[in-house]
Amino acid sequence: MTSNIPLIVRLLASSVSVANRAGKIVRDVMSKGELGIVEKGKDDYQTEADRSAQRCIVASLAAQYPKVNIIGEEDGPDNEGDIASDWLISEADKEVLSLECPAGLRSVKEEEIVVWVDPLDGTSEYTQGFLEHVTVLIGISVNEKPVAGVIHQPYYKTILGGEKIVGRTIWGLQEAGVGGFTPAPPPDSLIITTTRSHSNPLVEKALQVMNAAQVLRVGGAGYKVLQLLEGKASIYVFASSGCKKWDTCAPEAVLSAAGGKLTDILGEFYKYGGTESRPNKTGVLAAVSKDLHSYALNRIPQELKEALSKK
Ligand SMILES: Nc1ncnc2c1ncn2[C@@H]1O[C@H](COP(=O)(O)O)[C@@H](O)[C@H]1OP(=O)(O)O
Ligand SMILES: [Mg+2]
Ligand SMILES: [Mg+2]
Ligand SMILES: [Mg+2]
Repeated sequence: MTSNIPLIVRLLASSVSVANRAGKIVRDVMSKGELGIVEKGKDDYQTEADRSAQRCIVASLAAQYPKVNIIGEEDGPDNEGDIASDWLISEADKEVLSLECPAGLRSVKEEEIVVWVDPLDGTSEYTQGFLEHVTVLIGISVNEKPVAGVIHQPYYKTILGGEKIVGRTIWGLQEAGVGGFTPAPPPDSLIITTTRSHSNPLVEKALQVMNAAQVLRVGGAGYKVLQLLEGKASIYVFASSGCKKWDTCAPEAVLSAAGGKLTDILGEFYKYGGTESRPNKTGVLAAVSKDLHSYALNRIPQELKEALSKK
């Protein structure tokens, strides 16, 4: 009986299923080839895939959890209204439904939850054909803290028993850990992952001081956090504004469920209450372990921290 299952676990299980559907929408828009690109601002685009995936996610979750505050990147009067019935998902992932809910989250009510939705993270990369960088992000926060999250990769390819499978969904729940893939230990040398499409002099300065053996430049906050969890990189550094709460909520939840840490460049956690401002003004610093996070934080010069706080 799903009604005996704590709300957070049900909401995470529903988010896994709806992220899979949103991922299919993202692939379908690309195969049709009509991206419908709209420029929202400088280096800031939206496509039909962003709009449609958001409507699928928000409508599906709102129908089942009407009192949860759901905030999406592509919210707006132009992106509302009826949706196709096959976009309304009511399934819930069975593996997630069987998770043990952390004691502190067992009695959480809908009104106490804020869900941050990024229907398509890595839009620049999506429009430029770097499809493996694209993710669908659903972050669940309680008391301003990300406690659970989903990172879905619509273009991840696996072969299982000779059959090609496209797409995979990684989830994390506080105290319960992560699922959907097997995390790997960090690389032996210091490998940094950072932005591909939103760099500037401060971003580059923060990379120089890290003394890294290698810098990977890839798109999306979701993809970069997955690189940390898969042992492809050790630290994610982005010393700039540009990311917003929906970019970091799910990645932070998944990373911290795996023992990692995501903060701003000053080492402070972002807050995810519904009234918080959307922009993450003071950048992103994330690592797969708390030790690596402190290492990186200690290398960021005070002037750089001040320059970012003043902006
Ligand atoms: N200057 C910016 N303007 C708009 N979105 C940004 C900006 N910088 C970062 N982002 C968002 O944060 C994500 C991670 O940044 P980056 O890829 O540069 O490391 C981007 O994919 C984008 O999310 P989205 O693609 O969902 O709009
Ligand atoms: Mg965007
Ligand atoms: Mg994003
Ligand atoms: Mg987006």
